[in-house]
Amino acid sequence: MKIFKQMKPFYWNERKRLIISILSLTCATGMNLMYTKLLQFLIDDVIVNEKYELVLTFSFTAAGVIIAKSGMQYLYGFTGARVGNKMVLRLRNACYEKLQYLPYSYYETAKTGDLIARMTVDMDAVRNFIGFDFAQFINMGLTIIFGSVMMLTISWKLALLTLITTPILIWLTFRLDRKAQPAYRDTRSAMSQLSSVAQENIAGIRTVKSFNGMGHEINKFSDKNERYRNKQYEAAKTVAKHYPVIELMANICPILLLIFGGMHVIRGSLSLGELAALFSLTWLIISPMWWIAFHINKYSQAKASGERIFELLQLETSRCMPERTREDAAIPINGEIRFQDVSFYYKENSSTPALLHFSLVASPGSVVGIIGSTGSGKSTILKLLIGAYKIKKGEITIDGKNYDEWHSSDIKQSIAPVFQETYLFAATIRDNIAFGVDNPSDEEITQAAMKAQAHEFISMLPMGYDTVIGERGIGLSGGQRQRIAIARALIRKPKILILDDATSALDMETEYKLQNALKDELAQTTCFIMANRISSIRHADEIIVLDKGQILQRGTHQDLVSLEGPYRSIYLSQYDDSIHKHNHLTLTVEGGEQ
Ligand SMILES: Nc1ncnc2c1ncn2[C@@H]1O[C@H](COP(=O)(O)OP(=O)(O)OP(=O)(O)O)[C@@H](O)[C@H]1O
Repeated sequence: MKIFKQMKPFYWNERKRLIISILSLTCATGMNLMYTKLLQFLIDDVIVNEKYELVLTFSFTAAGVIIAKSGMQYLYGFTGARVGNKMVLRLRNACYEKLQYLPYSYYETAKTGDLIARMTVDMDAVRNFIGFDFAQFINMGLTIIFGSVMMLTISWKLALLTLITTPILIWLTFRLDRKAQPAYRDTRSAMSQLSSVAQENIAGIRTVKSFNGMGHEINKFSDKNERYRNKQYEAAKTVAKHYPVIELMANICPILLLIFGGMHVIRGSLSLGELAALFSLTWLIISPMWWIAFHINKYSQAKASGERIFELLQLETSRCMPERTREDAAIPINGEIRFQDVSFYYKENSSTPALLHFSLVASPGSVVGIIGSTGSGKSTILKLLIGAYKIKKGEITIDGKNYDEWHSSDIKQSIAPVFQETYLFAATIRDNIAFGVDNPSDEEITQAAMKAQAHEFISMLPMGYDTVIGERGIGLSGGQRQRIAIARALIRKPKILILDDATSALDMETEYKLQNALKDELAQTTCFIMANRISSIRHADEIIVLDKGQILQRGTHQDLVSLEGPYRSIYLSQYDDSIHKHNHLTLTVEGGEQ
């Protein structure tokens, strides 16, 4: 029950409805108990005593009880559904909010399908339990108590004899719960894995198709599907093994009653009506006990689901930067960034640093270019700048203040990153550019697109800025997607702009135009440009050459290109062809050929 106590904040607001739902179900069951009395009255007073004039009274009373019971059941269903739905609404929103604030590191291993299963299948299990099964649980308890009392008042000896097997019945149901719970947990986890495989496949379907990996994918899905089936089968086997024994135990009770109760009726110590009432009461008591197993199953499923939901809700959110309170005024950021002897390891006990003794000073409005082979640590610098990870060695400051002392909202308002992998939403180009900015004007959107060199191609699309692009930007070229992502960063008018390999798909001419536009418009913005191409960073105020997280060289393009070293080697490897072409052209012109 601990998990449902933890969930209290999500359904406690609805406690009045929850109580109404429980009470109405209890009343409906009370009507069932009344039936048994009516039955006794019909047999003993109307039929045996031949008072047929009471038939009409009996019929009206019975009809009244039926109508009242239906009304109560409607109320139970209606209020229960409201409680369940409201609770799940809050719970789902809370989970979604949590997903927004979980650290980046969480998403490096998280499985989308599993998260979606928690937000859907698990939520439904919890909703059904809180909305319906919880009331059923209480109702079962009350039925057993009141039904037993009624039986005891009719004939305590027969009541005790009849209910003799019920402790075994209850023990069996609890045993079933113990066995079923792990089986259900496994089933849910298998379902999550199945959803993850399907989700991953759909996300990467282009790679799958182009590498002819359909067969492999089908087998992978089939394995997971089989695993899910097996887990379901194991759970069903556990339940199926217990149910016949439970049913047998349940059936012994009325049989005992019929044997011994029948003998009492023959001897005249019990009326026929009392036996009929006892018989009805026995079933009224036994069926909840029998169904207790079913409801315990539901409870087990809901508990397992609730635990999975709470596991998500209890995860630690992002880095421990203070959030701004209402009283705190926003502090404008100027854009001076310092890395002081920063060393960073992704894993605590890792011996390979992603950055080692990394230092830099970027004054406001300056451009820092970072170049290096793959895995040299360029994206890591971006991740540290956006606060994705907390550093333990060294210090990062913004305008002289330690990064962690800033309010995260101040930093987020001032930093605009453009990631290596462009992510666009399945929405219009306008919405993609405007993402994260409150109601920007058309003018602002167009201006941002112009600076990002995206306006021209957007204007040529039949629907212009209202063109709806597919999931992850499908329908646009890589370079077009990158320019929309850059426009999305520029519309924020950031104080710090980070372009992580964000122009890799642009042709040299467009990249050059973009650089000029940024130079004009972002004179006050500190720019970090991580790239593999010299052309992307040659105009930077300082260029840093990274390798395995360490700085190999730093300086301006002119400085570095004139020195023997890795930068010059990269330069020559990238510009060799154009130098040869240039020399060839010069020679041919000078030699008078052509
Ligand atoms: N989430 C992570 N967990 C563990 N190691 C990581 C993680 N991300 C990156 N690394 C490792 O950190 C090192 C630096 O990676 P980083 O992504 O910063 O390189 P990069 O220079 O941006 O490379 P590329 O140009 O290929 O994108 C690499 O050795 C990489 O394997």
